[in-house]
Amino acid sequence: MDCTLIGAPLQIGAGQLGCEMGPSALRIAGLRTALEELGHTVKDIGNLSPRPFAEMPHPNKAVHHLGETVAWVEALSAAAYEHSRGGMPIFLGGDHAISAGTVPGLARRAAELGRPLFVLWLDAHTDFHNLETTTSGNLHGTPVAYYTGQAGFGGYFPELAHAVPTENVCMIGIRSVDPAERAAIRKTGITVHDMRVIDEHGVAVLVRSFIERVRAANGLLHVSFDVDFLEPDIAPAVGTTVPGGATFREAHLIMEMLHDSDLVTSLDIVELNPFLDERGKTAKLLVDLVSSLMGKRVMDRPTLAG
Ligand SMILES: NC(=[NH2+])NCCC[C@H](N)C(=O)O
Ligand SMILES: [Mn+2]
Ligand SMILES: [Mn+2]
Repeated sequence: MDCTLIGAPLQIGAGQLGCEMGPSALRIAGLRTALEELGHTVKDIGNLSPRPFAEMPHPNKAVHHLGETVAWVEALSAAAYEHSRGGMPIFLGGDHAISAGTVPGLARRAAELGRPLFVLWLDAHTDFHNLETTTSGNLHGTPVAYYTGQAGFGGYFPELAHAVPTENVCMIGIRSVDPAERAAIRKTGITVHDMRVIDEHGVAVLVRSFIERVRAANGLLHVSFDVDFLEPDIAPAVGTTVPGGATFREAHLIMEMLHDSDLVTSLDIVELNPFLDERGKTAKLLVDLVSSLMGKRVMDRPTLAG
């Protein structure tokens, strides 16, 4: 497969600085070599940068760095469209606000191909605030509401040409939801698998049923991987840790199942804050997880059930 690495060193969407170093850490941890060893062709286009921007005041005084975020959203949306002609774009974040750009760009590509776009959101958080409901003002808490076409972005974020239908979004790993997000998400078709659902059913059945839905619809599948999806002990390099995350094995299993599905067409790796890492441990784990998604496995094939 042809993979394109696209650095998106956006950090002001998060409450703590440091995600700007995320693309570098993923490169230094050996992402390119890992993919090449699996037989993929890798092109690294380097890091994107936004157009010049002016700050944009918003009536919600908590909102910060809106002008800068909007400039990034535009750049990312254009890049996602451009690099999704074939092959696999891998967006190296950057905080999760990058997905307010990547997903709309991919949705535009999907619309052109006449296929629906599905999103698997692996995260502790739903990131379903809009500019009016966010209390932290950290815009990494808003991308899902934006790319699914919810109200509360008009006049600030770019007009959305191709919203992702909420029915096409599946979230796994959720364990921190603000009251306004909970109320808003309830009115949508988004599938929210919180940790309770994982504990009761296991991740395999949840991932399998979503994969089958994507397959039945002949969809394109975008995976958005927030580092805080993982248990903080194994992935400390993130500013928004929440205890009780996905284990090492759960995360690898999801990646392996996604690989076997052959449906994944694009990927975001977000929220890696190398300033908070322990000797590159989180960055290395992320490289291993991307490897599993891209075909690395222990045995040639699973030995029990396929
Ligand atoms: N992408 C993330 N890590 N998002 C965390 C968001 C946390 C919280 N809901 C907020 O809006 O501030
Ligand atoms: Mn997130
Ligand atoms: Mn998160």
